[in-house]
Amino acid sequence: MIEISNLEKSFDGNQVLKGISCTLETGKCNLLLGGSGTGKSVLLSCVVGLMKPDLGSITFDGTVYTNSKVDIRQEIRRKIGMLFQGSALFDSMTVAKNVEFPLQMLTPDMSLEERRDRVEFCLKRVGLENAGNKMPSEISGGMKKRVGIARAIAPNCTYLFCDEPNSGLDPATSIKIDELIAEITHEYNITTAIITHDMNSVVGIGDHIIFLHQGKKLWDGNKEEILNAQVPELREFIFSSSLVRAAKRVEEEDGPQGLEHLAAEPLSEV
Ligand SMILES: Nc1ncnc2c1ncn2[C@@H]1O[C@H](COP(=O)(O)OP(=O)(O)OP(=O)(O)O)[C@@H](O)[C@H]1O
Repeated sequence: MIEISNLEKSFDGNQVLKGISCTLETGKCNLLLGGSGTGKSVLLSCVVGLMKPDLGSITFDGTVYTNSKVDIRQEIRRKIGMLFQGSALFDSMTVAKNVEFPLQMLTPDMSLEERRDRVEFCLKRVGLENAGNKMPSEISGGMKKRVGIARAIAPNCTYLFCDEPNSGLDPATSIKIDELIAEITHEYNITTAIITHDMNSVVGIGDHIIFLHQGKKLWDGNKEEILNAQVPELREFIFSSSLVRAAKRVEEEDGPQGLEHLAAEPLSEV
């Protein structure tokens, strides 16, 4: 579990995080939800260690990260897997080499054979067992996200941070990627944090949702609770989503269907 306590961050007098306290729970998909410019990326950057907060603390499974010694911070960072918005694959390396890269960096004691086995295992886990020799330019956006996930989990990460994993994907592919992240989170009991403004993700994989608005946490809860939340800013956010508007129209015309029903349509592989 990651505990974030009273986090504050300003840029040139502009306060972006205004005393955020929340937990990112183990074995759950923790969604950082909110509109543009509400501080989701800054919050995650502070947690990952790419930015230093002005105030507050971050604790990873009982170990304080903020202001601790370099070796403690490095040890925690080694346990973090990142899935970047644009997948951020190395274009000049094959898919397999991309997945092997963090193993070469982080686990120098691993033998070549162990590394190859781990790459094979991770590619299989994300459904890309036959794509190892392909170049990133030869695969689809959904496949690139899968490679990004395989690369993130390759060094046996304890924490997985995903920056808008659905960006640039069509809705069906987005749902499959969400489902894969959720499966991996639950299967390996990883603490996963996902930046999103996608209501599809909320109703699909929102084990724990933290709603940010103008640098403050206004609400947290799960996907079953969110539709009944009585926070005006959250309600406005939810009910401006095209998914929820479509569900409401269906409900008005055909009776109650439920948002989960819309999100649970069977999909083909991507
Ligand atoms: N390095 C920086 N220097 C100055 N201001 C910054 C910096 N990084 C972020 N900001 C400001 O912090 C605010 C929050 O940005 P942030 O990227 O966290 O929003 P967000 O919720 O992730 O938005 P989006 O969903 O659009 O990505 C914005 O006003 C942004 O301009």
